[in-house]
Amino acid sequence: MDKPLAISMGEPAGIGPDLILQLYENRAKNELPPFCLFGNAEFLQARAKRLGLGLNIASTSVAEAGKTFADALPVVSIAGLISDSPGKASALTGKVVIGAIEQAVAAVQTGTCRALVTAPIHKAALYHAGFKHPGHTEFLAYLCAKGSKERRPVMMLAHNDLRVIPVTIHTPIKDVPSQLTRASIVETVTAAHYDLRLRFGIGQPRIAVAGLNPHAGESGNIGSEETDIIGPAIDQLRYAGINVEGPFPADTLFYPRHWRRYDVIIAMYHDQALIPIKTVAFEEAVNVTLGLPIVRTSPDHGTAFELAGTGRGSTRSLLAAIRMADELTRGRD
Ligand SMILES: NC(=O)c1ccc[n+]([C@@H]2O[C@H](COP(=O)([O-])OP(=O)(O)OC[C@H]3O[C@@H](n4cnc5c(N)ncnc54)[C@H](O)[C@@H]3O)[C@@H](O)[C@H]2O)c1
Ligand SMILES: N[C@H](C(=O)O)[C@H](O)COP(=O)(O)O
Repeated sequence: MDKPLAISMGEPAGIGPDLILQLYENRAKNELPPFCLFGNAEFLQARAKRLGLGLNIASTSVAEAGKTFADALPVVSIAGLISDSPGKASALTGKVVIGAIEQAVAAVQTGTCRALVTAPIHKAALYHAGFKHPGHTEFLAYLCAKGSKERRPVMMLAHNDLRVIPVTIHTPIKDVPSQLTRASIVETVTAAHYDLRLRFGIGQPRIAVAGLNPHAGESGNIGSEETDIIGPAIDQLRYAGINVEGPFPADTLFYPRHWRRYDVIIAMYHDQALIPIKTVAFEEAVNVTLGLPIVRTSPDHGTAFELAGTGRGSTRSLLAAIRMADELTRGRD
């Protein structure tokens, strides 16, 4: 039997815990693979009650999670200050939120769980709690490095055949040009190419690269990043045998007849990549981290405080994230 997935509970004031509980309540209908939830059992019990869900929750060890799953939601419970207060984030819950991610990652690294699925975190609350990483993606690279040199993590959002990757991730716009280097583009595309082949089974990925400036710089007249950095990076990647084209003007790259020619679009910054995919597939797209030794997926949405505790949030993106983590690792342990 396949090992369970590891799910981190995410921000307790947000919708992540609700969606996990709701999906578990209908686990047979949703055809959920067994998973182990890393969070806080008492809090989850209170949130389940608030949502009117009659499910059983069992504090357990990771090793027992697979066996428990059919009858009770297996939770590796992390102690800490936490209450059922939808919409009210607090830095005090940071210890549980961060601990859940750390322990879930450890369970995947040691091979007790197959892959990691993360529920959304509220980044600002964690920064107040002393969290030093911009988001999960960068934190996972840190945890996977275990003291050695960190690999560049790659954030891909995917929905069916549309896949997008920003080279710079959680970077303020003013810092994007200085962080866009030939090396950052080459490393991102190389990691994406490797994982699309290895994990997604795409034999020879077709990769398109966007420019940074309007009209991809109009031959160097509206910005020089395309001629000085992006173009040379593409040449280097093509020389290495990777099927990559660009830089293309970003405004027309997401016209369906254009993007459909490619397996992945490499964008230069966060919103250039995420606006198109969240516009066409917000309820179903999945955030998947590439470039790391573990598989991690996540829904594409955030904590949606206004919906927390109401039961009105859509479970579709989280379900898609669980399914993707399952498909990418099934039969591989
Ligand atoms: N994977 C993650 O950890 C992750 C991802 C994105 C955002 N965030 C964090 O979430 C917080 C809030 O971010 P935001 O407001 O930009 O984005 P958001 O995704 O939380 O909300 C944006 C809009 O979409 C709606 N929405 C979100 N999820 C929904 C769902 N499942 N069903 C129905 N409607 C839904 C919200 O009500 C809101 O109107 C921020 O702190 C951000 O950093 C975390
Ligand atoms: N950048 C993501 C988004 O907007 O959907 C989100 O912040 C999640 O990032 P991490 O997975 O790195 O937390």
